[in-house]
Amino acid sequence: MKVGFVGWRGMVGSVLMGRMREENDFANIDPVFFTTSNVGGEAPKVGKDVPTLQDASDLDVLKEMDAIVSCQGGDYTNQVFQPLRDSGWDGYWIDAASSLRMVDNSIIVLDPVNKASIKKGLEDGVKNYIGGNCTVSLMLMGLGGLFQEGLVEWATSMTYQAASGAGAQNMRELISQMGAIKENVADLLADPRSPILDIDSAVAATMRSEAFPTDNFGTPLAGSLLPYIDKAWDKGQSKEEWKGGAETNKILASGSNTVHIDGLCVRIGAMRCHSQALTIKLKKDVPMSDIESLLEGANDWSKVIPNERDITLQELTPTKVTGTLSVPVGRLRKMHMGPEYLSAFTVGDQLLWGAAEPLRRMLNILQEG
Ligand SMILES: NC(=O)C1=CN([C@@H]2O[C@H](COP(=O)(O)OP(=O)(O)OC[C@H]3O[C@@H](n4cnc5c(N)ncnc54)[C@H](OP(=O)(O)O)[C@@H]3O)[C@@H](O)[C@H]2O)C=CC1
Ligand SMILES: N[C@@H](CC(=O)OP(=O)(O)O)C(=O)O
Repeated sequence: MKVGFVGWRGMVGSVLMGRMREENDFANIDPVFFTTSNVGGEAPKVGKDVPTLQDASDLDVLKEMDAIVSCQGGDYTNQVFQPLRDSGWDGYWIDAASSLRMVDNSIIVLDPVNKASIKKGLEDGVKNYIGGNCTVSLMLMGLGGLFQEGLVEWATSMTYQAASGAGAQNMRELISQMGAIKENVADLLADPRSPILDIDSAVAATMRSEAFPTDNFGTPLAGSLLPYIDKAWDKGQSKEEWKGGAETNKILASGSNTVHIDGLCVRIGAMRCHSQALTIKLKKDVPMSDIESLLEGANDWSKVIPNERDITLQELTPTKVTGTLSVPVGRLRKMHMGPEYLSAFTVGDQLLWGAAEPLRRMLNILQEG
């Protein structure tokens, strides 16, 4: 299978390449690498001979691919996808960008949750397979067991989203902000007798100053948080919040049995792990031991963390999870509102299960035939 890769050197693309190398995925395909900036340049090393970098806007070369994997972003998808289809290309389009997620002839891929839909799509001739929003995919990886059993009446998701979701430059800016804060109080911090309120007011002054690095976020994130992600949507929701309900129901193929999901999406100063606190209204009182078995058994990556302080602080944090495929879920308890109300907290790496891994696995599913 001839597979074209666009966006392979970006942040999501690099994580995808890393995972494909780890799993020896390049052995089974003939990869061709595309670029929007360096035509004719050297392709990445993948353990076999590959052509030099091809022009990502050249439809004639793209048309030769059996499948194209794009991590280049929505602007690229909007520019190239339709002309390529209009030219008669009938290959598989696998994409990290959101542009095609909600169109009728696409499937949002998260195979530990919806492999049956993916397989049916392949049988039915669906050609567009799109990775889901990171927060949605991570929620379904952690709590899929309850959703797949049809036990959820509604859920709210309050998110704590990492800087990486806003892009590579934003990750760098977060660290620069942290550094600027420390630098400006270094002397006070070094003196154990300096009053904490002096340090505090110096930090606030630094964060509010013109010189504080905010070109990418537009406002301080380090030492603060941003309670709005993506653009404004309808009825006071942000677009990120809207995706929670829309994409989850598409992945679950809920049809008329819509599961109502809503919440509030917040950016925090984590690097690449998104966390979310959920309130779940179950359709009935399910014993906690059954809930734990369903969650743990739903896929190989979800992991129930006992609702105890020490293990929670060890295992249920972005620091622990970053760079891994594990999706721990903990703080599980029945809430005071009644036995159908479940509280949960889950953490996942938004560049792995949140972006690259579902695409990598989709490529492998294509080869299963
Ligand atoms: N960031 C995220 O968390 C998620 C992102 N996505 C989707 O994936 C898309 C890509 O996101 P992301 O990977 O963050 O985008 P990046 O900005 O990291 O990369 C996109 C492209 O920018 C070009 N580029 C320019 N300068 C550089 C540089 N210094 N280093 C690397 N690449 C550079 C590359 O194209 P070229 O080689 O052609 O020059 C690259 O493929 C997003 O637009 C979004 O649609 C989906 C889920 C999560
Ligand atoms: N919006 C996500 C990242 C992302 O790229 O989402 P989407 O793929 O749905 O556009 C975040 O900021 O954390």
